Amino acid sequence: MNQELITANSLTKSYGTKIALDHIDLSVGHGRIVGLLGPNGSGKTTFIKLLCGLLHPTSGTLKIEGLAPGIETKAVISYLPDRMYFADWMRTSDLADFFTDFYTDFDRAKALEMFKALGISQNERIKTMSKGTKEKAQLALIMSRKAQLYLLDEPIGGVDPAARDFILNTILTNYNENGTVMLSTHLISDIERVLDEAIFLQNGKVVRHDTVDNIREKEGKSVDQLFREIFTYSR
Ligand SMILES: Nc1ncnc2c1ncn2[C@@H]1O[C@H](COP(=O)(O)OP(=O)(O)OP(=O)(O)O)[C@@H](O)[C@H]1O
Repeated sequence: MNQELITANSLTKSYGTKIALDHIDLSVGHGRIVGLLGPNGSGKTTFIKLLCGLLHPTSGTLKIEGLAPGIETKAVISYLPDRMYFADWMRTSDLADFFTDFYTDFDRAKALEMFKALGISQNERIKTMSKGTKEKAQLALIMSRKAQLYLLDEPIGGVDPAARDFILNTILTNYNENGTVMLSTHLISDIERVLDEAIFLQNGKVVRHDTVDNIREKEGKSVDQLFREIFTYSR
């Protein structure tokens, strides 16, 4: 476990002529909670999809525990996409069945407990859930796996401010502590209390990657303040 969990070397991803990630170099260790932060179109979702193996690098390398994203790495990643991918007719209990069938590291009892804590009935169908409830249900499933890497693309975007803290606590108290959580968001002030590290992306480049303690101690700023400064001056 002394190896880094994620390493990117000169990682580049283009969609046709559009360069979404531009020669990214970074590494992230085990047991970290990392914010992937940046304005719209800065490359956050692209980076997450590369880690999941849903996209492939145009050039450069990306490794998870030394392996290129593929079948082996998919088994240790729990991914919350930016859109719901389940069929509308499914009930909460069907979702739990689906995860039980697909993932050997899924803890069904834990998911049901979380549904209860989040006020989601086991009989509720996706079709009738509000956007925020769908997000909560999906997050409960994702966090009930004992994964090495949790990739959460905008996990709190659709939920009301009062539910955000509850969801962040759900993340904090339910992830496998040897695992790493990487989450993308625009809601920096809401999430920064849970972060160990922040990666700032702009136009497909890493403009800053630091620990939150360093940002606070060296610069006397919150991550939110630093984000606003970087992206106000350089836009
Ligand atoms: N399938 C695609 N085809 C062409 N260009 C794409 C595609 N997907 C993303 N892009 C472009 O790549 C860049 C990075 O997009 P990406 O979705 O990774 O950004 P993001 O930081 O997640 O944005 P947001 O915060 O708005 O979700 C953007 O300029 C986007 O327009």
